[in-house]
Amino acid sequence: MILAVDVGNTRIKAAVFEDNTLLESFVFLKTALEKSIENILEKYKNTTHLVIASVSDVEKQAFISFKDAVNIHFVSQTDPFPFVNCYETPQTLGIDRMVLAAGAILQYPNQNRLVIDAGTCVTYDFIDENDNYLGGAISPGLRLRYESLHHFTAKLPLLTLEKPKRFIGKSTSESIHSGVVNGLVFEIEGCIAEIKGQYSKFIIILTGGDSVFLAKRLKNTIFANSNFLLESLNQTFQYKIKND
Ligand SMILES: Nc1ncnc2c1ncn2[C@@H]1O[C@H](COP(=O)(O)OP(=O)(O)O)[C@@H](O)[C@H]1O
Ligand SMILES: CC(C)(COP(=O)(O)O)[C@@H](O)C(=O)NCCC(=O)O
Ligand SMILES: [K+]
Repeated sequence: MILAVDVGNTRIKAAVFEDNTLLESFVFLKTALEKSIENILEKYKNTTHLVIASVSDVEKQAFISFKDAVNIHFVSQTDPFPFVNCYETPQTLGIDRMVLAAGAILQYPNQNRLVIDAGTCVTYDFIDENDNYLGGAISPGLRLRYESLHHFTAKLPLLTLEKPKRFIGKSTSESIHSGVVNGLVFEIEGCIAEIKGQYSKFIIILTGGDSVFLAKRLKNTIFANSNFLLESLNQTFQYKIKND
């Protein structure tokens, strides 16, 4: 069994896999990292490997207490990945985006793919049918948009995510919900339209903490899967074992 751990900038997501089957998934905060992993390993005693991808400031050291119980692998740029990396600064590419690209290739072979991860940030990653990782885009995620409107102004309240009542906001809060939610929906649809101008066919995978909320509001056919990064992490590790 493998315990895959995705350390994002907001939350930590983890899942236990038996081969390609996800047995259970978990979400927790950085402050609960050690205790949560300990509980999972206690419940799934047959776990042999802990596979971690981190884009946060959580370092290898945070997992050191588990080193006698399981093999620990921190996914890094030096691992084998199933794509040609065409990013001009490959050394600065987020490890989460590399794992997503690998997962897109391994789960959806021989086709163009757009992966959208709506987390703290929204990341867009495009991998063509010849398995070239071409790059993409980074923009603020939903919660970050609400927080920055509040943080950088004197008068705007901090709101939490809500579906807009109507497009033309009739109050400060309606205007904020409309701007934040519709703004991101238009951005995603605009990005998809832009890529459609360049590639006639591609699949779209939507993941991240806001994927379910956003999928309901998008016109395009999209594979929304909140566990896509964890599944990809498991597959990237299997790929490493086969190709190292
Ligand atoms: N309990 C929660 N705490 C924080 N964010 C949440 C929660 N539930 C849903 N979200 C949404 O999830 C998004 C963060 O997604 P997530 O995939 O966890 O980010 P990351 O991978 O960057 O840590 C936020 O924009 C927020 O709207
Ligand atoms: C863009 C990100 C902050 C997204 O992180 P997340 O929203 O998943 O927490 C992360 O992929 C990252 O730190 N990337 C490095 C820059 C790059 O990918 O070019
Ligand atoms: K993201």
